[in-house]
Amino acid sequence: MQEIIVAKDLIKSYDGTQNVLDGLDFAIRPGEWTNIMGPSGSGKTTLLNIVSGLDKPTSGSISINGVDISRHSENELARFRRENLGLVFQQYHLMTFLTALENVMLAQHFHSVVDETEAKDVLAKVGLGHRLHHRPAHMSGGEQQRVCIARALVNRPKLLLADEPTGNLDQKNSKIVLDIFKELHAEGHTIVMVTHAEEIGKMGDRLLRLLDGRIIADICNSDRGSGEQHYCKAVNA
Ligand SMILES: Nc1ncnc2c1ncn2[C@@H]1O[C@H](COP(=O)(O)OP(=O)(O)OP(=O)(O)O)[C@@H](O)[C@H]1O
Repeated sequence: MQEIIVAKDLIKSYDGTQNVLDGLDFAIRPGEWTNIMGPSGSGKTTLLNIVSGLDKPTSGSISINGVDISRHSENELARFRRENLGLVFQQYHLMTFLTALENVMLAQHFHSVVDETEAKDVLAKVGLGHRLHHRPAHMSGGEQQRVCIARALVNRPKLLLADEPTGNLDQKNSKIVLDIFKELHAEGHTIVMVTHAEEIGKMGDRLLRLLDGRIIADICNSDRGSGEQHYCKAVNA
């Protein structure tokens, strides 16, 4: 099976002297849920930004579905994101003057064609069938994040990338959001999630631990949900 993400000797330096990502090599298979953990400043968000084409590596390559996006132009990257990715961030980045339904339909508009029924269906899928016409200011943080997930899903992306999606949520809302990700994973979505929470790191299939821009551990969550873990492969930091 062809890997959906392949990173080869990925290096990122913002100032030309220090490598924030220091030669990362990894591959992710379709349908895999991979979590990325590491201390503050270890390069998690930088890595996610490069995988999503929001930023470019200084050297090395990052291929999605066999296409090296590291040399894409800004226009090509924008199209690549629209056609392939669903992005979920800690900050919701919703349009405050639009309703939940309109926010999701806006994503359809930028992607291809607007389909109100499909937008309603995806909001129902994240449990917001009764909040279609609410604006973000009249929704809880958990509800807003579920609108973001609906927005990320509506164009049926090949890959879901999430940066601390529960970072602003209380325990109850975190559970609701994580249950949605579990369901999406069970349906076959490929998920890459940055998290600070150890209990989230044990979810899904795999955990990559970063330190100073290097992968120091590549861990398989062998028995989903039980917390049992073993090393996928030895990694030299
Ligand atoms: N745009 C930028 N310009 C310069 N340096 C940056 C930029 N973005 C990130 N950095 C630096 O790169 C390093 C890695 O940052 P990054 O945000 O990827 O870490 P992180 O692991 O996601 O941290 P956190 O858990 O605090 O979000 C940090 O030292 C940060 O200061």
